[in-house]
Amino acid sequence: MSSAPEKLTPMMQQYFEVKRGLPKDIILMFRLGDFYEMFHDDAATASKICGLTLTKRGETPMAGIPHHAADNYITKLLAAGKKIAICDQAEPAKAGKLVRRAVTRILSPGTTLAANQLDAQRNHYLCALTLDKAGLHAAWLDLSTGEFRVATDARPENLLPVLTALDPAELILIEGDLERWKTAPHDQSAIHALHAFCEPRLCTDLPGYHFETAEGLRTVTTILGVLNLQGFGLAHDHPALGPAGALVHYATENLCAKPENLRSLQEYRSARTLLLDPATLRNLEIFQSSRGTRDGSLLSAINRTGTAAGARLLERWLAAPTLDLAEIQRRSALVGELLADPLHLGELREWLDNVRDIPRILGRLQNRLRNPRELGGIRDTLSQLPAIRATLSAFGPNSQLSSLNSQLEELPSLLQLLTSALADALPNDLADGNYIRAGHCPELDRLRSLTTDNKTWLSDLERGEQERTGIRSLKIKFTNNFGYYIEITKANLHLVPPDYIRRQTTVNGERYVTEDLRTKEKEIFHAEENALAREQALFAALVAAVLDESIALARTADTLAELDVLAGWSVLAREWDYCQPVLDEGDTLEIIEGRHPVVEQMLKDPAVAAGRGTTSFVPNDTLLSSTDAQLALITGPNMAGKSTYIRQVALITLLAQVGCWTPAKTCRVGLVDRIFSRVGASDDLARGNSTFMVEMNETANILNNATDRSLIILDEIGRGTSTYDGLSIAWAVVEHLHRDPERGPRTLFATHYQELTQLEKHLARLRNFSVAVKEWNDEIVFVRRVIPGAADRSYGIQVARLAGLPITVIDRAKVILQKLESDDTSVELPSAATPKARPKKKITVTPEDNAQLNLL
Ligand SMILES: Nc1ncnc2c1ncn2[C@@H]1O[C@H](COP(=O)(O)OP(=O)(O)OP(=O)(O)O)[C@@H](O)[C@H]1O
Repeated sequence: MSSAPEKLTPMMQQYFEVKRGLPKDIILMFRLGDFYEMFHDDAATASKICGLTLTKRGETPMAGIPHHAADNYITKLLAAGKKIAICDQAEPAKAGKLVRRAVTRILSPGTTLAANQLDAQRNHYLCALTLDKAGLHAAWLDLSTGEFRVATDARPENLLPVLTALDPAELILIEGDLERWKTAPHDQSAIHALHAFCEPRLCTDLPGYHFETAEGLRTVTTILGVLNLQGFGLAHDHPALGPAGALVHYATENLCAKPENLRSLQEYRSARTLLLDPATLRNLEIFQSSRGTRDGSLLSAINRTGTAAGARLLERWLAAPTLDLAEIQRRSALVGELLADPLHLGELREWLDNVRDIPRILGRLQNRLRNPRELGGIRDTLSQLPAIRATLSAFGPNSQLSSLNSQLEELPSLLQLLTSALADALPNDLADGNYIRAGHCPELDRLRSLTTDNKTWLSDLERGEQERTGIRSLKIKFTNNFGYYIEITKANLHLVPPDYIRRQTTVNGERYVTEDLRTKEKEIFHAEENALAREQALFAALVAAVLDESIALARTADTLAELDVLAGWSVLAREWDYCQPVLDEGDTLEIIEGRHPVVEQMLKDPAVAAGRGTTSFVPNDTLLSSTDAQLALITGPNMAGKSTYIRQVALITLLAQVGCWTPAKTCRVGLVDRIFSRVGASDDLARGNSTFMVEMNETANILNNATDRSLIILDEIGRGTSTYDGLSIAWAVVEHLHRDPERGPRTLFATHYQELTQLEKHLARLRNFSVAVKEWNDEIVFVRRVIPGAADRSYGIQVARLAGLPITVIDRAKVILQKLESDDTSVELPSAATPKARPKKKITVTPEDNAQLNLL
């Protein structure tokens, strides 16, 4: 910050005092009257981000925003990764006296709570991490809903998948940790992955003592209001209590009060979760398409939720799919029950459409962000419950839905209270008043009638004065700054009676008051203030009544969110003809007529279909088992559909394991513990890694971490380097996956290396498949069918022609190919004058048992 000027006004002294108490990177918004002002560097930063005009008072650069529009600007600053301290007036302003001011809240991307600063459909996590010899320890917290979790794992790579899927808005780290980790006693690829996770995010550093386990235990037990953590199944020295304590400390600092909506702390265990490593989340486009949009992702393809809390639950289920077979089967069976009764399913979804975001409303009410509409949200949701419960009962007493039904609490007396107390239309701001219904409180009605009576008195006065003065245009008006006054236009000034007291001259005339008007004004203000104070007291009582039921409300909201996801999946299953998958502890993966859930929907999109001339997705079968057909090697021309096929198998497996139905005719999944993928090429140049390096990192991760229960999809391993190197690596990877004589991870391996197909003769659990094409007059037609057996050739030149390569290049490529295929290693160059080019000899591989690679 620029140095403060020598002689400061008392107000600026106060400003600097507040500013000194804040960390350096926080923008201070300082309330002055109706504005929040920013000074010096803060003003420059905010004006750049928000497009504000930078002004100067003396030598001090400043930028201001009207307080009622602050939310918009705050949203922009948070989106730019900034943190903001709000400093408000702590007492009513009095003329000639410096108002006391205090920071009331610090807003940061991970701790903001206001509805317009949060994506309703997404969870919003603040996450703290530590790494030591024992492993990676993490705690994460969604302050908007109160979800609070800890996790620890000796292997950082087991924890990073879920953290990546949670996509925290802000990280809390020990000062200097990013640098220290470089020399941590862990696998380098894990450290690399940890940096890759942290560096693109907003990281806030705190001193190490905030992360101490003993301190964390104290902080966490205090905030949860418990004596120990046994009730949550957590040991008192759980290593993630350090990060958990740091989170609570940071949240408390930012809220300028203790977070009031933390009720429990749950442990996340990677051993109970299907792990999707960060590369797989990206490659399979689970949460985001490769273009970085939600559109085109699996999440968006299977999201049919009608409520924000439902959309967030779906995101959580996908981020950490459970390995609990009974739970998966329960969800899948519930989808079936809902699907079987379309009438009541439709009804249920209609009721759910009117349900509001209870978890976030509770979060805001508990953390002092209160407005009348939030209470309206609770009222409107409670009023849907009788209908929702009746609809659920219609599915019959033996339905599994009845257990969900019994978790819904109607809370009739709270509903009755809110309905009788709250007006139908509610303002967003407490200061606006008029949110308590007339008739609810006789005292409030009396105060309000005083205001109304006074207003009638004013209009009577206006009429009377018009008659007395003969000025027909005489008006009684009101402004916030000025109060009530009589306005007389210039033309009538000569008619003004002597008892009028002139207060202000305007362009068009003069403003006056009278003694009577001044007395009445006081009465009106007094009555309005009293009415508003009474309303606010009634509001506080309503908030207290709601918070008394917060546990029941939260449980009900969780159940509604679950119903919403499941009902959405039933609709999805009906829309796209999904089947109920069979899940077991076996080791097979059998999909009959499987389809890619995202591509199938995209093909039906008229805009996409028009460009392709086709609208239907061709289904394909899959049969894998870790003890028999373990490794499917898929060859076929470019563009045939290999990548789509292997991804669809991974996505169908994932859908089955979250409890959703699957795009297939039938589907049987032996539980999968991890899904790995190595697909396509992506650069990580910013971190100094080439395409090939990224590819090898991801492959190393798979080979080091896959178990017999894993599902692996590999697309064109080795393509990022020379043909010989690439083929050798691909070959060795296949052998490695098949090294155990009995069993190995179920694997789909798409490749252009025809040579690999010869491995079928030598590796008992490897099966060759190809994606068929039809050839017609030197042109190819894609039929998108996966058939047993290896592809005969790759048709690259025909595909290049489809892509519009100049015909001279195509013809020349054909000549070169013919020569290469006839094993003639010399190719005539078109110009007789130039020497002969000698492309590398075509590779043929004849594997031998132990020294296969020698033959390359
Ligand atoms: N079963 C299918 N039904 C309909 N369209 C499909 C099917 N499979 C793939 N496609 C479409 O074919 C195109 C090519 O598919 P894909 O990228 O999977 O081919 P590929 O064999 O992996 O190609 P390359 O080897 O060049 O990477 C995609 O646009 C995809 O939408």
